[in-house]
Amino acid sequence: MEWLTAAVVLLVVAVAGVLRWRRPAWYWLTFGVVLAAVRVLVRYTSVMEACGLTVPPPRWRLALARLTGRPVPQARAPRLLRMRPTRTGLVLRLGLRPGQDAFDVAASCDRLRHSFTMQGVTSREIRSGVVELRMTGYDVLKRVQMPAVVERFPMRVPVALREDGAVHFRDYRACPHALTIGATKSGKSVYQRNLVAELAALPVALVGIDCKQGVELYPLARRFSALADNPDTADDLLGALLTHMEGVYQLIRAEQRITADVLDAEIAADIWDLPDHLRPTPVVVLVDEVAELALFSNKDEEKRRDRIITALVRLAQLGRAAGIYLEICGQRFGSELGKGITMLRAQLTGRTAHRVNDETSANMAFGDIAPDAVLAAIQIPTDTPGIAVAGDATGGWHRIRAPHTTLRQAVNACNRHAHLTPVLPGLDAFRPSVAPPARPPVVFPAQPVEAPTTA
Ligand SMILES: Nc1ncnc2c1ncn2[C@@H]1O[C@H](COP(=O)(O)OP(=O)(O)OP(=O)(O)O)[C@@H](O)[C@H]1O
Repeated sequence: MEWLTAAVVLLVVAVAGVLRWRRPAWYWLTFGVVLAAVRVLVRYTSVMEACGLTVPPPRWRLALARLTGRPVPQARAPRLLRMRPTRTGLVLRLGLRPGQDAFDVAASCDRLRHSFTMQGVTSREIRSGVVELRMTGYDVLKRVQMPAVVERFPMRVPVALREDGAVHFRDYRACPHALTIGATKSGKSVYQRNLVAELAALPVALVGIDCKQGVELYPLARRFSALADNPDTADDLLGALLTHMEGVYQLIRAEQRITADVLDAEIAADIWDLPDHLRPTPVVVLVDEVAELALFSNKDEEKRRDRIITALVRLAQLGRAAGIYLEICGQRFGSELGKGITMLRAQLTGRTAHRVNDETSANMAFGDIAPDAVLAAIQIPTDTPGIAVAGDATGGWHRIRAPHTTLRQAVNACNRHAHLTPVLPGLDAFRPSVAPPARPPVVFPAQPVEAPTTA
């Protein structure tokens, strides 16, 4: 009886897939991958020809065919070097024929997508003459499911899924500072929450500046070594971080001790070159709503603003070697925020733009590094919060979406790893108190007060 039930379920799933009613992840993992692999193998040559990805046969083969009176050889498609099924689709390695280039394949991705009836196809050059095609069988960004096992390295955390099914990492050693922008309700806080939840398990110090009175970061306070919830505290905190940075530089300097017999590779240039027992804890500084730090309404606030922006610029310029990494988040981050902002932006190599309301905002993230990503950022629909375009200084970019981590899940992750929270000597004064704050006085009565009855 169980066999009959199982057979009926499998039949329904197979029919549903073939008729394309719905293609969720489980369908893909059961049948889709086999069907797609067969489809790609069967149609490969004809699709490549239809998409203009073939080259004429070499002259010696034409001459040989003429001499022996055999039929003229066909045009040749790129060699299919390897096909690998993945959790979300297929990965193909193509060996290019003489005369083809990676741009030809990239330009044909949309045609290949339709021809192989896949959800998405992207290409990238692996090395000279070899191109990788990543195909996804269903919309992986619709409901993000991160792989259960992700390769982890120090200071590299998985934060989102890319539209080609690969994991998007935030790698602090490769890209020390980053900027995340997006309109209100576009998914910035959820992205940042994911980042904190992932960083919580690493031996790093988290420092937060959240000028929304701390509503985003204070619930995660147990894993933070220092927190500021207003511009005045942020000013002092950044000053303390600069002092910490100078201390780390002194330590690196003291450890260099260059003599003629020290090999080049052994001379410490940043904290990662120091021996484990001496290496200071790396610090990730998360700034939420950065514009709040840059706005002012009187002379005193203007002086404070200048101090804050100067400190951020100095941390962005010098922090990497001292193991201080910036993660700046805001709705807009352009020259209208005043002196020093574009200088700071230039130091933020990693760029992520969630949905933005205008082209100018997208330009703030990508105008100077990947102009075609600007168009992708303004095309993000309003009904899919969390979808973002992530790029870096190499000009490459991807559409990504972070998993929907709730505040409760992030709080649990931070509480679970609270014992890893390091104490940074100079920043002890900013360590958040984990006792709940006193309830503020109620300003507006929740219930309308009834008017006194008069005689
Ligand atoms: N990756 C995601 N997947 C699914 N839903 C998401 C995702 N990111 C955000 N959302 C939804 O969008 C809502 C708004 O997200 P979020 O609070 O992160 O926006 P925000 O850009 O920080 O807004 P604001 O600037 O107003 O604080 C969330 O409550 C959540 O329901």
